[in-house]
This record gives sequence, structure tokens and C-alpha cells, in this order.
Amino acid sequence: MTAARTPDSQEADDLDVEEALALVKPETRTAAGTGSVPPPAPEGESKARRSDAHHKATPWPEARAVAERAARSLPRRTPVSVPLDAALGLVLAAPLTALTDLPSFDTSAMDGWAVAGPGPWEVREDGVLAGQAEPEALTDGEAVRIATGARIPQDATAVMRSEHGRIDDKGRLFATREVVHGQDIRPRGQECRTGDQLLPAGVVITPAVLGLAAAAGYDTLAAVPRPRVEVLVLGDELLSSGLPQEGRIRDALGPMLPPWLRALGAEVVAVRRLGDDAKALHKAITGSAADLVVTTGGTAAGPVDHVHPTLHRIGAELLVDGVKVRPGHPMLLARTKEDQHLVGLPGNPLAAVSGLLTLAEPLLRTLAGRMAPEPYTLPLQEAVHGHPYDTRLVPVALRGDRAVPLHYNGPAMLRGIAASDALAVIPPGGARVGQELELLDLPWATAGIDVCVT
Ligand SMILES: Nc1nc2c(c(=O)[nH]1)N[C@H]1C(S)=C(S)[C@@H](COP(=O)(O)OP(=O)(O)OC[C@H]3O[C@@H](n4cnc5c(N)ncnc54)[C@H](O)[C@@H]3O)O[C@H]1N2
Ligand code: MOO
Repeated sequence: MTAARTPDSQEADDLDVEEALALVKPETRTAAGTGSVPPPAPEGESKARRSDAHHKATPWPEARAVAERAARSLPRRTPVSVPLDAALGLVLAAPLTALTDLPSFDTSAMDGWAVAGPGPWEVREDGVLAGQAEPEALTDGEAVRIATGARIPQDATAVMRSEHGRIDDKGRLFATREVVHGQDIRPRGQECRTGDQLLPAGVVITPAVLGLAAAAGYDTLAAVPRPRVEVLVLGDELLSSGLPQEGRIRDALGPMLPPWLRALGAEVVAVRRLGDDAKALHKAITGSAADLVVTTGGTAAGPVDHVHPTLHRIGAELLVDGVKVRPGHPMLLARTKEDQHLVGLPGNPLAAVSGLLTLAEPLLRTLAGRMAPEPYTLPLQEAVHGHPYDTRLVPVALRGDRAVPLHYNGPAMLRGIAASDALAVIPPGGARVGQELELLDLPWATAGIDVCVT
């Protein structure tokens, strides 16, 4: 079967797509009679089919824009009221306005004494602790012990830290350094006044936002609801436990996609393993009430690739049918109902990741009310071969201020992405050492996975 092992074959991809692409020299393709400009394609694909598929395919940046627009075209989603402990990772649907002044009373910033007027001071018997109700007012020349966070007695002029005061044998308090009027008193409303806008709508609810909301008097927050996603895992060859055997392999996408989708802002309502059953697929899609159905596998034109025929049968509108990106070019986006979309991820696991970040990420991000991440670039540590006409997404590790391309980045491999911090966007034709490349962060690398998994 050596003859079948052309450089752009699936076997070559499975070894290491970079090495495989390095072998694809223009002369070789010309000599092999594959035409003047067709892109590399999996073996067995006819020239006519290949150019047809490539003709329909959407350029990678445009595919992302189409996915974002698809979500934007839907009516605004009704905000939900969510208790603070369930709000992490959601997006504020309304500005966060202070329900109270902060601090809500004049507060001591230090442990020490509240003093009134110039020293020395007579020290009162009692003290003031945090959490106590309004203390008795001070009179000029009087001091009272006070704890950090305690209410300042009326008519106090300053707080003196415990390390800056000395009590003589007659019980009088002296300052060991100058006392400035108002020192170490946090006045009411220093941080905000009731009704001040603390954060605008659209901000992601991080742990810090939860803390601020609680401090400002909130028990619940108005949030954009998570888009509901149903995952349909296709393929008779998939096992859900144990070792691969007798031609069957472990399902890598069933365990990988739900947490990834949650990290992108989604609520995963179901994961169904449907095998290669066209009827079951039809029933699952038409019966789903999710905002987004994500299928895995079955996007190509093999004998049991049921995604296209099923979409055709239900009259779905194909918004993206193939993308000029490697891996993952058979990915697709369809509108299945007025308020429902479907992202078809290719079965090869890294191709599925590519589809997830190309189509599902902009769609879910927009439905979840999140802003697009600020694009950023880093220089490449090593040159990376490009596809002649398509964008490539390559796992990279971020080391210092450089992106180090990782090996084991073939479409069927997860070894590279599992060790990576981001995907580098390699333009058609490849990238040189030191070239600044756009990076797509993996959601847990920036947000912290727990932010989004609740
Ligand atoms: N004649 C053509 N054949 C293929 C083309 C093509 O354009 N013409 N494209 C190739 C490319 S590129 C990809 S990617 C795949 C996409 O195929 P499907 O989306 O139809 O996926 P399957 O055929 O079902 O599976 C492909 C591959 O991935 C494995 N797989 C599937 N699901 C999982 C899973 N959940 N976990 C782990 N691995 C999975 C499956 O066993 C296959 O090995 O098509 C090429 N062929
Ligand atoms: O090139 Mo496919 O899209 O194997 O990933």
C-alpha cells in the first residue's frame, strides 16, 4: 500500500501534519498530476469534488464573522436573576449599581484608638469592635480603643494606629508621631455612593465581581442566560470506556466537549451518543430545544456521514459549509430552526477543536453576551509550514514572549493541544521565525476553568 501513501494522505497527517506538509512540495504535486493549484486533500477524494468543496468553503476569518452574526441576528435573550453562588462565569445583563454607600459608615482603617482633638487623651474604658452598633460619641481630649472595620464614634478626628501611641502610668494616651486630621478613617461613600454605576452591563462575572456585588448589597444578579447546547456524538466505532479494540476507538469528544463548551459560556443540557444512525440523528435534531446543537463526526461524504443529508432533509439553511482551515475544513454551521443553530464538528478530534473555536466560540460567546477577546499576537519561536491556500491552526506553548509550535498536531491527535496554551493562526503559505501571529487562547488558560464550569 506504499503507493497510496502520498504526502497529503491521511496516514501522513496522522504521523505529524507539519512533517507531512513539509513534504508537500509544489513540484511533487505537479509531477503527480494533481493540477496547478488544488489544495492538499485527503486521499480518495476526486479532483472535481475537491474543487467543488473548496469553492464552497468559507475563508476562516469570514466563517468566524458569520457565526457571530448568526447569533447577533437573534432576538435579545431575556435576562435571568441568579443567586451569587450560581452566577460565576455569566455576564451582567444590567449595570451593577451600588445599593448602598461603600463604606456604608465611617470606618476605622487600622487597629488603635479613635481620638478627638489634640492629645494627650483620656482613654475610655470600653472599646469599639467591627460589627458593633453606633458607638458613643467622643468628647474633645477623649480616645477609645478601636478595631479595623469598626464604626468611628461621632466627633472623632483621627485614628491613631496602636504602634503609634503610648499610654503613661496615669492612663493617658500620647502620640509618638504626628496625628493628621482624618488619618486612617475611611469616610462613608469613599468607594461609591448609592446608585453609582460600579460596572457596566456585559462584564463577565468573575470572583472579584461576585465580591463587589456582595459588598454592594446584592443577593442575586441579573445575568444573560447561558446558551443551552446539546451535543450529539456520532460514530458506531466509538467506545465510552476501556481500551480501543477490534477497530473501535475511545470517544475523545464526549469527555472533551462538554467542559470546553461550558468554558465558552454554554450550559450543556445533554450529550447523546447516537452511533451512525440517520433516523436517530434526525429525531435528535428535530426534537432538540437547545439554542445550539453540536454534532461530532459524520460531516464528510462517507457512507455513514449523515449530517449533510439530515440537514438537507429538514430544510436547514447552511450558513457555512466547509471552512478554508486545517484541520477541520469539513466543519459546518446551519440554522435548523428560527432560534436554533447547529455546528457540525468533524470527527477527527483536533479538527473538532478547530470547529469549536472557529464556529461554536463566536456563536456561543455572542449568545452568552460576552465581548470578543482582544486579539493579540506573539512572535513565533520556529517557522511553521503553511497550507498553500488555507489558514492553519497549530497548538503552541507560550514561553516568555514567544509562541512555541508543538508537534503531534495532526487532525486525529490531541497530544499537542493537551500540552498547549493557545492555537496559533498560521496564514496560508506559512509563517517565519519571529513572525507575529494571532493567537486564540484556550478558555481555561485565561479565565481559569472554574470560572466557567459552574
Ligand atoms: N472523501 C473524503 N473523505 C474525507 C474528507 C473529505 O473531504 N473527503 N475529509 C476528511 C477530513 S479532513 C476529516 S476531518 C474527516 C471528517 O469526517 P467526519 O466529520 O465525517 O468524521 P468521521 O468520518 O465520523 O470521523 C473521522 C475520524 O474521526 C474519528 N472520530 C469520530 N468521532 C470521534 C470521537 N468522538 N472521538 C475520537 N475520534 C472520533 C473517526 O473514528 C475517524 O477516524 O473526514 C475525512 N475524510
Ligand atoms: O483535515 Mo480534517 O479537517 O482531518 O481535520
